[in-house]
Amino acid sequence: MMASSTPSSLEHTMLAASEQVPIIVVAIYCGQFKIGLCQLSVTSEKNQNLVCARNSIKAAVECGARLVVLPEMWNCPYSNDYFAKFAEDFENEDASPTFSMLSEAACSHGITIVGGSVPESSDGRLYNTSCVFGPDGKLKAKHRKIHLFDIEIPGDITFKESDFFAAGDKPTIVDTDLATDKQLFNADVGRIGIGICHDIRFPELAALYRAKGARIICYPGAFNISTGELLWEVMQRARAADNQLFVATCSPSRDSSGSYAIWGHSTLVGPSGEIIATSGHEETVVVAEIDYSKIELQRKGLPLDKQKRADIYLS
Ligand SMILES: O=C(O)CCC(=O)C(=O)O
Repeated sequence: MMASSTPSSLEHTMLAASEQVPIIVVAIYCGQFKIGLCQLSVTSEKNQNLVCARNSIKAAVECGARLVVLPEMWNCPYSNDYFAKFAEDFENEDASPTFSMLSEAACSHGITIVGGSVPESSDGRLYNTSCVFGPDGKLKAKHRKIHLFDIEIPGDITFKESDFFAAGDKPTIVDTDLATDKQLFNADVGRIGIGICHDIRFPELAALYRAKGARIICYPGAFNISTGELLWEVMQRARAADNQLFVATCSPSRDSSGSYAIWGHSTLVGPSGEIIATSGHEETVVVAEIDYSKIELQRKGLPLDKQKRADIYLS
């Protein structure tokens, strides 16, 4: 269900805050649509996070974005102290301020929103969940993070996401309304795959999305400074190059006072593994053009799907 309107207190703050977000705009290809990656600053005030996200979506739309991606855990600090307190039940949409804001934003701007991820409570469990909304404000898909981030590297980083969250058990492919745009050249161009952060480490999920016709995989993420510096960019470029499609990632900005130091660097990668646009670790909106004809060019010139020797390594 679509939200009827934004609460007026939110509206007021939005106008006041909207000019402060730095924006990076990159347009390399004569592309077919623009994507916006809203690298948000996350605080322990949920309402402030909603306002910040709403402002950032507006800023992306004002730069022409038709597909907007938010970060992993953007309405809630990435800490066990907050997950349960901030969780919302999306089945009860009217009682979910996050659901209502995203639905209203998608509808009033007429865009598709990959709503990052937030803690979801359902049947007594918590999930790390991404909701996708269409231009009519309706929920199109819900992805629950499949691969939870459990890590223990002595002297470096210890984190056990499975202590707080249950894992999702389904891949998520969404046919967005971009698929029906006459300017685009075939029916599945609007098909996107969704993964959340640690999901990016699993090439099989990305390969499945390609096999099912996805042209872009969106990964809201919140890599930390330990693994992020080494691997965040590598993972994105590898998933894009392996599958000859676009990969878009969106992270929160770094909060040096928080317990989890976030790497940032929200990025759009093209189908040959090239970085099209990226950011640093500060609050930013990245807007970049996507030209899906690059996928066909890349796949024609380097037909990995035909060169694949499934007889050798998939049997
Ligand atoms: O896989 C990694 O190194 C980081 C993953 C992560 O930060 C997450 O899933 O939240």
